[in-house]
Amino acid sequence: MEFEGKLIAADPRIAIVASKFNETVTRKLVAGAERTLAQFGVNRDNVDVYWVPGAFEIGFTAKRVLASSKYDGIMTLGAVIKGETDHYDLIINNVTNAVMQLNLQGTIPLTFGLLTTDNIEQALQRSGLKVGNEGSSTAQTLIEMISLNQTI
Ligand SMILES: Nc1c(NC[C@H](O)[C@H](O)[C@H](O)CO)[nH]c(=O)[nH]c1=O
Ligand SMILES: CC(=O)[C@@H](O)COP(=O)(O)O
Repeated sequence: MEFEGKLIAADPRIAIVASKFNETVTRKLVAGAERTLAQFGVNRDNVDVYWVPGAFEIGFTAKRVLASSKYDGIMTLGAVIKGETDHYDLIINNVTNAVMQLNLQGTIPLTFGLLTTDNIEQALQRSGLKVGNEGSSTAQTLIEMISLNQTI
């Protein structure tokens, strides 16, 4: 399999940690990610999806998945949409931090595919309508990072 001229590891094992909150959106992100992984030739049997209740639960689950040593890369997917309180900022800041901490601590890459939008319409546009599919682009980034990781 090739990515920008470079071979990527045969049969990479990939975990997707996705949140069910705003599921109409996140199901599309997961579908987009799975489609892109398949287009790059990733074996469907080597892709596991871990569904968590909300974005806040992504950190714990990604930590456990990383510790399992079963994967070459981890993708995080979710949709956090602004409400009436400061809940949005607390969730986003902490999840972003958690994913980055795991990137710094481990030896496999994690990518960040959380939509952070003002409303559901913006989220839908970014999960397969006019503004692309964040799940697909995050999958492509993860493949690139797994490839890079093999060369280090
Ligand atoms: N408001 C959103 C949430 N909130 C839920 C939290 O992520 C968490 O599940 C709860 O606080 C229990 O620990 N989650 C999202 O993914 N998106 C949101 O817009
Ligand atoms: C768990 C909360 O604080 C929740 O009620 C947040 O509300 P909003 O999404 O409107 O900020």
